[in-house]
Amino acid sequence: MTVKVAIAGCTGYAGGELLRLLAQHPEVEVGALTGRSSAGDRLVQHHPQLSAYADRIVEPTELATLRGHDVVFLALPHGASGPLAAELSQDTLVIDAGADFRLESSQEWQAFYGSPHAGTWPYGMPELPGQREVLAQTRRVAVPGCFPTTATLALLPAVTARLVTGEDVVIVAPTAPSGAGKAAKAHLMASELLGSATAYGVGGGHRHNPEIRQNLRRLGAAEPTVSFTPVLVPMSRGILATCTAPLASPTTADQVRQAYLEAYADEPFVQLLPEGQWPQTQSALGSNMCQVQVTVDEAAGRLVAIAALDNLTKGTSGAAIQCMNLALGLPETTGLHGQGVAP
Ligand SMILES: NC(=O)C1=CN([C@@H]2O[C@H](COP(=O)(O)OP(=O)(O)OC[C@H]3O[C@@H](n4cnc5c(N)ncnc54)[C@H](OP(=O)(O)O)[C@@H]3O)[C@@H](O)[C@H]2O)C=CC1
Ligand SMILES: CC(=O)N[C@@H](CCC(=O)OP(=O)(O)O)C(=O)O
Repeated sequence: MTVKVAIAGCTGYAGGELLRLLAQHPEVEVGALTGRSSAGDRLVQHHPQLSAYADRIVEPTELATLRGHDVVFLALPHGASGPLAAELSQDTLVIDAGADFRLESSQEWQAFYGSPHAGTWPYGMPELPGQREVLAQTRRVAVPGCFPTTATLALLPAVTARLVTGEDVVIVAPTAPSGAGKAAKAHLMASELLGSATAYGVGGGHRHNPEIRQNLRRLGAAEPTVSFTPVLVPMSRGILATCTAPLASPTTADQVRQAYLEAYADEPFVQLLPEGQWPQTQSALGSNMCQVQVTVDEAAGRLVAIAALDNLTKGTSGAAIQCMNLALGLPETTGLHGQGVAP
């Protein structure tokens, strides 16, 4: 099988990571590569690291250019995917890296994004119970946000095993500024971010709050309450989410570990680390793996789960390809790997 793939938003961070990964996908032929301000440029002006595409020119993001492909990845700013996707054939597999189709609640969309809600597509997190079956049947996928993926994978076994209720969840997550995309001002990044850590979206204001709550509900939490604080730190890629929640009843660290071992035994891209070893972003770089560790803070009566991933790989583009594989009936891991870069 060879599938023809287009990428809208190829010059951005997510588009570049899609291209890096797809260069080694055995079933993919890369077709149209589109941008907005960069249309007409050589792709390698924007992604000098991508030698496999040295002869490619960026085309404008237009319907006519994207038509005629088996798969279209949308790696566009929020709000840009909705109108474009509506015009693409229902037979085309459309995978949106943006937020437009992630939320079920239009009310929550309005509250956090402030624009009309485009709709809801099957959510691209294969690890959620029953979701692989959903993704195998669909021609539309909404790729999760990078923080929701990290926090959900940290908490999934504990919530599904009812070790925690999903109430009073506290998440603090250092992240790389690359999560903000290339459009963020590079000079400010260098002068203001290097050598500093900065909290933002504090007090429940970050737009990933409703998505994290939605995921916890899907895992069985009746009324999840979450306090989520992202923190910008000077690194190129990565998220490290420390998630804590009160234990529903007295539970030992061994019992908690057992639940995580069982939940993640067969997951290709979630790794429960050996006891005593804690996730670090470095180990996830360039890899589609999310590394997880868990324990109990006995004095506080809380579960402590930590997860690390690469925001551009498992946090976006790797997850998008994992979902493409499922929707096309390919082995889920095709073209992906879970090996990081070190040092
Ligand atoms: N960065 C990350 O870690 C993650 C990103 N995502 C999501 O992926 C999407 C892309 O993010 P990212 O790659 O970081 O963003 P970038 O800012 O790096 O790239 C944006 C891309 O979209 C194009 N573009 C900009 N405005 C428009 C427009 N109005 N219409 C069509 N194309 C446009 C740009 O083209 P040009 O360069 O030609 O102007 C560029 O190719 C976003 O929705 C983001 O939320 C999701 C999870 C994590
Ligand atoms: C550092 C930074 O700004 N990160 C982004 C998260 C990026 C992401 O996961 O995704 P979506 O934009 O697709 O929701 C943020 O906090 O908004």
